[in-house]
Order: sequence, then C-alpha cells, then structure tokens
Amino acid sequence: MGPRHDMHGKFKTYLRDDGDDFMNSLKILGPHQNAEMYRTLKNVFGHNEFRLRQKAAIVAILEGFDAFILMPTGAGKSLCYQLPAILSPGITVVISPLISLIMDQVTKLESLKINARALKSGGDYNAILTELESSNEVEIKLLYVTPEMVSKSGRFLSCMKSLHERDLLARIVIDEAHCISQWGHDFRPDYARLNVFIENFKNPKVPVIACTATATPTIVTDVRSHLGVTNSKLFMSSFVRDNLKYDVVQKSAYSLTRLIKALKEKYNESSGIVYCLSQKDTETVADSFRKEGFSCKAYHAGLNDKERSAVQNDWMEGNVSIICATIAFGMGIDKPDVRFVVHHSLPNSIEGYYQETGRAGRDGRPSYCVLLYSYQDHIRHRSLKEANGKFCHAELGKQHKKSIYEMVEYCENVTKCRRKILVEHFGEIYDASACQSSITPCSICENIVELKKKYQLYDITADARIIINGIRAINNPLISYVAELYRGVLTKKNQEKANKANHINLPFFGLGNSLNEADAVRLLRKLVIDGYLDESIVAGSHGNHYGVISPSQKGILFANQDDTAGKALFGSNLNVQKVYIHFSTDKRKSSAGSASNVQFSMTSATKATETDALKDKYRFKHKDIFERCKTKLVQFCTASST
Ligand SMILES: Nc1ncnc2c1ncn2[C@@H]1O[C@H](COP(=O)(O)OP(=O)(O)OP(=O)(O)O)[C@@H](O)[C@H]1O
Repeated sequence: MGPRHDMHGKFKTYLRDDGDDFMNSLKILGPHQNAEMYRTLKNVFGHNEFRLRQKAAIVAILEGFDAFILMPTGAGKSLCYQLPAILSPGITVVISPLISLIMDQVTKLESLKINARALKSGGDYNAILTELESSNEVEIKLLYVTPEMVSKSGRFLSCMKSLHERDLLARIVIDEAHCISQWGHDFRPDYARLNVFIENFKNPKVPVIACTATATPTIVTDVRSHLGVTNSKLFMSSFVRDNLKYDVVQKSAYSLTRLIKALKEKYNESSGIVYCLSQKDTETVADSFRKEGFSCKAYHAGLNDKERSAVQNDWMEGNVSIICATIAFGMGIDKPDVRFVVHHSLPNSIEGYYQETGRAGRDGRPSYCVLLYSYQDHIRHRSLKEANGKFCHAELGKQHKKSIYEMVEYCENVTKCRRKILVEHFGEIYDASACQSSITPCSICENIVELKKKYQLYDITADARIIINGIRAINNPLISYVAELYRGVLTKKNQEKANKANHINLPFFGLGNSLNEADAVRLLRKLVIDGYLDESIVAGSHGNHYGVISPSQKGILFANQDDTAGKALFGSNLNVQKVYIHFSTDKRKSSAGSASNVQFSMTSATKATETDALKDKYRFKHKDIFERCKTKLVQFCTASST
C-alpha cells in the first residue's frame, strides 16, 4: 500500500510536533557528531536504527533545546535522553517516580557499560554526592533520583548547584512528566514542586526534557507551562498500538469465569496483568484465576515492600504467569511478552486505561486487552473520591468526573472503533478502516458488518426533552426506574410506586414502548454522559452507593429550547443541538406482547444518518470552524451561480 494522503495519523491538536525540523541530523549536527550519534546507537545500545521520532528528539536535545517527548509505552523514550547524556560533557539528572523503576533502569544501563547511578537514602548516597562535589572530571553520566529526594534533600540541591556552577549539569530529565499536572490521572504533589527545583538552574539555563506516554494536549500544555518550558520542542509519535486487540465485555455473574476459561484456552501459561479496583478484589480475582489452573498472585499496597517486590520478581521471571494488581502496579514495567491485560473494573480515565493496556504486547506480538464493564463501577469510583472530599478545588472534581464519564462512554459505545476512541483522545486522527483491516481489529471493527445491521442511528431529541422535563417531577429517581417509565413496562414493585406517585401520567410514560430494556437504559446513561442529566451519588443503608438522576442546567436549557421557528423555516433548526443514539434493530416483544421489528409507535424518534450526527457534532463542538466553512461554501455557490 502506498502512503496515505488524508489526515490519518496526523495530530489535530493545537500542539505542533517539531520532529520534521530535526530530521536532517547530518546538516544540523555536522558529519562528526552525526556519525558519533549513529555509532553510539549501534555500539553502546545495540540498535541498528532509530525508531520514529527518536532521532529528531535526540538531535534537538544535542542542540541544547528543551524537549517534550510524548510517545506511547514501549516506544523508546529512554534512549532519547540516554544517548545525548553519553555524548554530552557533564551529568544528566533523571527524575523518575519509583525506586524500583530507577533500579531497573540503572541495572540495564550498567549492563550496557554506561556509568549510571541511583541516588537513594542509605547506600552510597553520601559517596556519590561527595564525588560529584569534589571532582571536576565527573564520570557518572546519568544520575537517577526520585522527586521526593529532590524536594526533601538540601544536600542534593546544593550538590546540583555546585555542578551547575562548574558547568557540569548537562540536563534535567523528568520521566513520567504527566504526574506534574493536576488535570492528569496520576498527579503527584512532589512532581508539582519540581518547578521550584528547576528555577535554580536558569542562569545559565540547563535544558529540561519532559517524557511521558500519556498526556492529552491539555496536560502537555499544563506541564510545559508549570515547568516554564512553554517553547520546548515537542516530539510525538503515533498512539496506535496495532498489535493490541481492545475488547469490552459486560460484567455479569459468570463473565469473569467465562473470560478466565477463554484465556486459559488461548493463552495458557502466558503472562498477563489483571487490574482490580481494591485490594480485596485483587485477592478474590487471583483466587478465581488459580481455581482455573493459572499461577497467579495478588499485588497491592497491603503487602509490605519485600512481599510486593517478591511478587513482582516472580511475575517478571515467569514463575507466576498472572499478577492481579491495583493500578499502583506497572509503571516502568518493561516485560515484553505480556499477552493480555484484563480490567476487572472500570479504569478512571482514558489516559489511565491507555497506559495500563499499553503494558501488553511490547514485543509487538498480538495481545488482548479486555475490560469487564459494569455501569455500577463508575459509581464505586465516584463514591471513593467524592465521599472523601478529596478534591482541593471544584474544577478538579469536575475534571475527575469528566474523565470517568469519558471511560463510561467508551464502554457504552456499540458502533465506534475502540482504537479510534483511544487514539483520538490524544489528538491523533485515526481512520477506523485501518483497524478493520488490521490483524488485531478491536471487538467493534471485528464485527462491524453485523453491528451495522444490528444498530440503527436515531435522532431522539424530542423524546429526550420530554424525559428531561418529566424527571423534574420525580424525586431522585434511579436510571432503571426512569427507563421502566419510558418503556411503560414496570416491575411489580415499581408499578405500585408509579401508580401511587402518579408517574404513569408523566408525558414520557410509555413513549419508548418499542425499545428493549438495554436500549432504554443506554439512552438515559447517554443523557448523563452528555451532561443533560446530573447523576448524584447517594449512600445506601448497607454501605453501598447508587446514583440518582436529575436534569442539569444544560438539560433544562436544552429541554426548553424553542425550535419551532427554525423548523418552520428550514425543516430543522440549526442552532438546536440534537441527541442521537444507536438503538438495536432486533426483533423484540413489543409492549402489546407480539414480536415485531422495532417500530416507534409513540416516540417521535426519527432515523438519522452518521453524517447527520457528525455534522451536528462539529456544528456545536467547533462552531467557529463550522460557521467559517458555511460562509465560504455559500460564497462559493453564489459566485459560481452568477
Ligand atoms: N531504536 C530502537 N531499536 C530497537 N529497540 C529499541 C530502540 N529504542 C528503544 N528500544 C527498546 O524498546 C524497549 C522500550 O524502550 P523504553 O523502555 O525506553 O520505552 P519507553 O518509551 O520509556 O516506555 P515506558 O513508557 O513504558 O517507560 C526497550 O527494551 C528498548 O531497549
């Protein structure tokens, strides 16, 4: 296949990738340094060629620029700062989040005969700092340190200042730089203090290199501005992980057992990671895997350091094939042959999910990423965070909620390529046909022909309005109760309640009588995800939590918009946002009891095309661009007709 000429693979964000400016290494570095760069790649690191964007990043770093390296897990970010560290005079300080991660890196570098050290309390801490302070011939090329050490150790800071004064501090690298941003999924307070540390090295300026595998454009901007490197050169490589198959399975009483049996059949002794929400879950899920004959251990914060590293080592060395862990596990894990990553519970953001699934298939071989989904899991997440009032300001709380609902939307989706959703979250444009024709299509693309037959898109705006207005008359209802009212099909208990409260006379009662339960529930969840309904978390009497819905400000405005004038003029009003949803076209029991094709006897839902929905989405999401295009088109049409 020849090169593509469309937008596939490009980044649609306001961020600019600077890679192309630094690809001509011979011209920029000159023949001597260019040859030295390639020699080091081969002779020291043992690689024959650079991976995409590695060379450009290295050239920019060698040229003394600040750099931001945004590449997916396993893409080879470390080389981007390690190779320049070897070729530059002085020492490169690398701030990395975990001692275990640091030790892995140092061991690897030592095996390549590179002089790298880890600065940790005890051990040779004093000896290393004394050596750096006293000698003008610094032999250590890379010094790894945790952010806690940076913010707490006065001795470390004075040593760094001394190196700086003697022109021996080559660069400061911040690994996992997304931890700086409060908007990210992995914010760490010690990371947020790194800007104070960096302030010390502004005159002359020491270049700063930020590396991460998971940052949305907002987070990149936030990290750059926090570190004072807004003009750092940006190097992004594709977020597409071709060899990973993404799947979502509805969680039910038997889904875990079924999944374990399927994994056993397909992967048997292969390595896998199972992410769980709580320590207790890691233990019970590990038990379930063991019952099916897998060797499996739990990993969580309840184990002491020694126990945790023993579990990790057993898994790394293949003595144990599966590790059931909380999300605390995995940062910096470089195990190439992880064949599957299971999420036993909903991750709390797309970034987190992308990073965790990214630990599968680092060797490039096909690997499986499956998420056991239950809508209720997002209530667990929200109740854990919100009940403790963990957010220092309201905006962060909102961001957390938004991230969870993005994840819920990913799982509720029934027709859109999963890989496309993940990749486009990071601003990269992706054509789903690439997933459909790949050897590991996602579970949507794999079944796209059947799904296109199974689901039809509807414009459900009119019903949505009636529902939203109707809910105002109900005190804190559950989604399931409103869905029953909408279908006009009530359980015995709810029938009594609805009769008593006169909910059977609400205008939306029975409007959705031709829908099945799943579609009606999905519609209400969509109204929550899209922000027309608010869902509040309420504590039940047995320590459980559940969500109750009410119209949001946005919902009330939407429900009461008057579009009659627009309709009379144009057939539809361009300024009124619409609600679209896919309903299944399966034959089902109608409320009258006979099987029938989906027929909207009462609702005013109308069939829509994907183009309608897309046009509408962009009309509201990028209003300015849409208006400009419309004006240009009208001008063009007017000009060509005169
Ligand atoms: N140019 C290259 N050619 C071949 N292998 C490479 C190249 N660059 C890096 N690698 C290998 O790729 C693997 C992943 O590299 P690295 O650990 O730097 O990834 P990373 O982007 O830092 O991932 P993470 O986000 O998980 O930390 C390593 O085993 C490394 O040796």
